[in-house]
Amino acid sequence: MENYKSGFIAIVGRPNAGKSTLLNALMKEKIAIMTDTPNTTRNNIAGILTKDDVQYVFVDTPGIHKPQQQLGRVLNKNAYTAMEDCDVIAWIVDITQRFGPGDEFILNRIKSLRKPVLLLVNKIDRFSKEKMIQALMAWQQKYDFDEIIPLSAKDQENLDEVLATIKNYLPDGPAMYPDEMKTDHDENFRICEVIREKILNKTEEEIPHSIAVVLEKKEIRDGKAFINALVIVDRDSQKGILIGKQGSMIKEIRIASQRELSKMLGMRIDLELYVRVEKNWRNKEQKIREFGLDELNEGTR
Ligand SMILES: Nc1nc2c(ncn2[C@@H]2O[C@H](COP(=O)(O)OP(=O)(O)OP(=O)(O)O)[C@@H](O)[C@H]2O)c(=O)[nH]1
Repeated sequence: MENYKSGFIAIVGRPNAGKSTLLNALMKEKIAIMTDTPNTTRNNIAGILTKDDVQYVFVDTPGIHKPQQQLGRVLNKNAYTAMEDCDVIAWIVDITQRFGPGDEFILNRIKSLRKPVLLLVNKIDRFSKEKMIQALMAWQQKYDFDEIIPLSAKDQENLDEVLATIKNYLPDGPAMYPDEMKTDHDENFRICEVIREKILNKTEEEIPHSIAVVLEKKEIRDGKAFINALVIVDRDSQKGILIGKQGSMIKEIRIASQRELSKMLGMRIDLELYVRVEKNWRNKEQKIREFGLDELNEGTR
């Protein structure tokens, strides 16, 4: 199609800058829609937004941080791969946070890539106009950004500006994915993500990011999906928290997961969850591979 644009946008930023909130706001829905996409190994495409004249392919990256464990290193590597492969880098920062070592880390990476970099300064709802201008000026000193856009993902402020600006930096070319496709995460991956999300929501701070969810079985019989999933934790104490008093916590997680999975798959769900302790799994390369967390590295465009 003439005058059509399409391309990959890597969303990078420190943990908690608001990447997921922004992505969901741009997509105007939670990215959990059924699509069947075999042969995709690259599973960090977080959202595909198709309009009449442009297709945005947002590539999500785990929050970049100083790697402390093997898992951190693998996740960082995934973030870098996304940055190398993209057309535009959208660096999202939290306006209330000062420039810190984590930002320095990202900045150094960005400098070596020579790609258009848009700085998205998020959470402006938390600052007065005056303070916002000061903060924007401080960021401007750090790098010769192609654009700096203040926004609030939470209040959906300035999002049209974000999309219009990104579009300016995307190459000409036809859409790369079908119109109706919103993500390329495969179904099994999304099933595990739903369960992981419920665990993190229900247990709040008690269970940090040291869990992995592995799908062990998925069978469809008589219009019902029978799913078994294994939840890996790295300490005995976490297993106790996850199971809860007389199994009350794991039951809550199971019911909440079943409800969402039923909507996602459009059928009744029979979910069984098992919890296993794998001490220190985040430091073991073989375990990371086993749990499918290194897959992102293998993706090709
Ligand atoms: N006040 C305000 N809070 C926001 C805004 N955007 C995100 N947040 C909050 O910031 C926190 C982190 O947001 P996320 O979207 O989870 O951040 P993230 O960058 O995806 O985090 P990681 O997945 O850890 O990398 C949440 O509590 C959000 O509600 C915003 O525009 N304004």
